[in-house]
Order: sequence, then C-alpha cells, then structure tokens
Amino acid sequence: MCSGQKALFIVCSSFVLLQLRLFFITTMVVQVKSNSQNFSKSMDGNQHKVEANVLLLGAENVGKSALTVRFLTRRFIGEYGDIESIYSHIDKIDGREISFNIWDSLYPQSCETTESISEKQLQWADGVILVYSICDRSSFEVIRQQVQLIRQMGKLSASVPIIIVGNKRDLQHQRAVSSEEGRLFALSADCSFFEISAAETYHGVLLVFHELLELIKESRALKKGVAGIKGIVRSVSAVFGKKRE
Ligand SMILES: Nc1nc2c(ncn2[C@@H]2O[C@H](COP(=O)(O)OP(=O)(O)OP(=O)(O)O)[C@@H](O)[C@H]2O)c(=O)[nH]1
Repeated sequence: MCSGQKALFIVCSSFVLLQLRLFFITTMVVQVKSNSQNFSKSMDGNQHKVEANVLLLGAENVGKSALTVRFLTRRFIGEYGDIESIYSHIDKIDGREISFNIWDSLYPQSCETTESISEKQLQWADGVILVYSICDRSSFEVIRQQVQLIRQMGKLSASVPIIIVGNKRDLQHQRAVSSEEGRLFALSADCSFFEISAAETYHGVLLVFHELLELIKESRALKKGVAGIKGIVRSVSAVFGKKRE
C-alpha cells in the first residue's frame, strides 16, 4: 500500500469510528427518553396523579390556619387552635386529581427566626407559602428573614417555589405594610405575591394554592430536564472516557 492509500485508509477508518460513536450515543439518548416515559406511565396508567406538599410559614397570628381551613373547607371560622398539623386534601383541577398535603406550622415562641424552619420541613416541602399580616410590620420582617433562611438552607431548597401572602386585606384602616412594599420585596426575592383576606373570600386563597401548584410543576419539570441532561452527559463521558483508555 502506498503512502497516499495509507492516508486515505486512516481517514476512512476514523470516519467510520466516528459514525459508530454517534450511533451509540443516539441509541443511549433514545433509551434515556423511553425510560422516563415508562416511569410517568407506571405511576398510574396514562395520567400520573400529582401530589404537592405545601408548607405554610410565617409569624404567629398572621392567619396561617385561617388560610389552610379556608382552602380545605371554604369557610372562615374565626378561631383556630394552636396545633401544628399536616392536612391532606384532594382537589380536581382541569380534570386531573391533585393531592395536596398542607403543613400548617406553628411559629415557635421565644425563638430566633433562624430556628423557625427545620431542615425536615424544607426537605418535605415541594412549595412554601410565607404568610404575613398587612397590619403587623414585625410579621413582614419575619417572612423577609424566612425567605433568606430558605435560600440559604442547601441547594435543593434554593429552588423551592415560594409564594408570599399578605393576609388580612380587609383590615385596611390598620394597614402597616403597603401593597407596593410587599410586591417589591417578593419581586426582589424571586417569589410570587398575593394580598388576600382569608376572612372575606375563598377565591383569593384558592388562587394562592393553584399558583403554587403551577410553580411546583414547573420546578419539577426543570429538575427532570436537568437530571436528563446530566444523565446524557455522564453517558457520553463514559463512552469517550473508555475509548480514550
Ligand atoms: N380580619 C381578619 N382576621 C383574620 C384573617 N385571617 C385570620 N384572622 C384572624 O387572625 C387570628 C389568627 O389567625 P390564625 O389562623 O390562628 O393565625 P396563625 O398564623 O395560624 O397563628 P398561630 O397558630 O399562632 O401560628 C384569628 O383570630 C383569625 O380569626 C383575615 O383575613 N382577616
């Protein structure tokens, strides 16, 4: 074989090798995709049931229990016990069953805000509702610190969707935090914002929970996408890594 033929042979073999590698990678990408499709179907046939763990935080007396009870029963009963509970509630949204688990927390008395959220709560939560009373500035300061705390507590919790809720909107004459201040803070902290009155309407409370559900779905889709890309990158590195050895 002359040197020209040798060079041509080397170029052709490299091309064939490259094609084989590409074929192998493409096959693996398809494999990753079909695995994830099976996973979502296996959860319950064609449509998987959505489950959302919602954590309610905020200072005492701001209306966390009132908000929870409004959502669960559509009623405002006025007085609520000091019991920390997790409630389950099945809702149907756009024909799909949604299972909400709602953790109505208690703000611990005589403690620093830094101790007001536990790792366990954040690991459990898919989304967080931070409640303050528009008539109580100190409760607004509490949620400001709680947002920072949530963002600081690990990588996972950094992406937990948060909705900030200014409650007791019916008490305008006692207002201590303006709507603008609440909205601007939420914007700066990358959170959604609502001002509502759990005492006056069910609709506002419903909007809060439905918005949080949308944010939870978006956040899950994002995590799934990132996990998929990481898997592909790992597979590609494994193939090229092995070939290089
Ligand atoms: N006017 C008015 N009062 C409200 C509203 N929401 C709650 N309240 C009242 O505020 C008080 C405290 O409400 P809760 O729901 O117990 O507040 P909480 O944040 O769960 O309080 P803790 O259990 O101490 O953590 C109760 O007397 C409620 O009736 C509201 O939208 N408007």
